[in-house]
Amino acid sequence: MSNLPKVIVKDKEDIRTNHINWDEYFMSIAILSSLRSKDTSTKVGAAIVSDEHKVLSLGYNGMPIGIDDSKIPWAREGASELDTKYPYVCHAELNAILNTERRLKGSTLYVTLFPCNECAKAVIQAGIKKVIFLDDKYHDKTYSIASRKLFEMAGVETSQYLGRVPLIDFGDVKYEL
Ligand SMILES: O=c1[nH]c(=O)n([C@H]2C[C@H](O)[C@@H](COP(=O)(O)O)O2)cc1CO
Ligand SMILES: [Zn+2]
Repeated sequence: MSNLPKVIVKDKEDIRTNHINWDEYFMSIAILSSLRSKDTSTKVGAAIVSDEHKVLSLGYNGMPIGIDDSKIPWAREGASELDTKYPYVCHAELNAILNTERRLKGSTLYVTLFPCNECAKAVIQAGIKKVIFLDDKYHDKTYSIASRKLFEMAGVETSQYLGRVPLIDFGDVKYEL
């Protein structure tokens, strides 16, 4: 007996429905990338895709390269802000932008959380033209309001992904709704 996964499709004859669509494909890649994050509270994944549907870059929220992340707190609260993750963690979107030397002009960002204003600025400067996000749990935070303003002014299209999401289960780490 092989341990390899089996592909199951409901209607093998219907080529319109026997595969996942582009948005499902790229958001699933962003979700999978998020599971690489060591943040126990919010794991964020990002995938940047060309207008030819080619993956240009991936990223997730993590501590900067070369920094021993066992020495950095992952806490949300602490005696001072310096004892929290916030001043140190590199956001998924910024990592995805920095993780490639490819030209990102005109590309689309798939991201599991609506970008903060700092990421929004990087998205704009990189020439990314469209942002498709999954979760919007910080919708009312000032930085999310600033992001929406920035995207609107810069002509970056944003839309929430409302499609199907995969259930990914590695046992000790999983993604489920
Ligand atoms: O745009 C973003 N991209 C991104 O990667 N993050 C990361 C930073 C933190 O590691 C985590 C948010 O943590 P928390 O939900 O515990 O406040 O998500 C957070 C935002 C903005 O919310
Ligand atoms: Zn951010």
